[in-house]
Amino acid sequence: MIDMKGVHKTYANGVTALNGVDVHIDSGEFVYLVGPSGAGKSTFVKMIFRGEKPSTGIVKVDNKDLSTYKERHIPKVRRKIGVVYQDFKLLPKLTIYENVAFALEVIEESPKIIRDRVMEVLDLVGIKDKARSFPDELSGGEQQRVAIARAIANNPKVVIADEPTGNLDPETSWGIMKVLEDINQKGTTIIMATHSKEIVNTIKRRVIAIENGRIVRDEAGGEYGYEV
Ligand SMILES: Nc1ncnc2c1ncn2[C@@H]1O[C@H](COP(=O)(O)OP(=O)(O)OP(=O)(O)O)[C@@H](O)[C@H]1O
Repeated sequence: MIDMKGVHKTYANGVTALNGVDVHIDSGEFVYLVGPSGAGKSTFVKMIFRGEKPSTGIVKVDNKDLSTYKERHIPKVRRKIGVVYQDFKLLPKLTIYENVAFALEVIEESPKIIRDRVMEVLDLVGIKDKARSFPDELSGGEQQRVAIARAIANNPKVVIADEPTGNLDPETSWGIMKVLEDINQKGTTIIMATHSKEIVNTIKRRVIAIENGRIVRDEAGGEYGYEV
């Protein structure tokens, strides 16, 4: 599903965030990305949804080399990928329903499909009753559920979650993990950057540890491996 070969990323300020990454992630896997702050985790996930381009190396999603897409076709790549952020990134002036619908409108889904699908995904993440509310009327955990609903509305093959529980209390975080596990169980590949030792050591999945822009550990059912 995802392949990186010899990926380096040096930002314009000269900081090298990825320094030779080779990795293969299969369809349907659930992968944690761990590592110290500044290690390159966010840069790693940005390679996958083309939030940034690699300086050198190849990134393939679904067997397609992302560098072969013209800039105007990048939205096509993004259709295969849902992204969930630590700070939710909901549109404050739109209702919950409209936030999710918007993700489908921009890819020109038909109004009927949008109506059905929005309610279906809001139901899936357990937040259907808040469809008419605005983001600032919801708790952090509820907002993150909406962000996940938005990310999966388009049935992406991959969901990338960059510290999805970073702004949530532990109890709420477990609820969000349950949602991500359910989505994974239905076949969606999940890649989650996290600083949560508790989550990684409890819900055991593949762990890829990054330090100084390199993969230093890659273990099925691995531990978080850092002191917090
Ligand atoms: N847009 C950018 N321009 C310049 N440097 C950047 C940019 N984004 C990240 N960096 C730098 O690249 C390095 C890796 O950053 P990245 O955000 O990928 O790390 P991270 O592992 O996700 O960190 P954290 O756990 O703190 O979120 C850091 O030194 C960071 O300062």
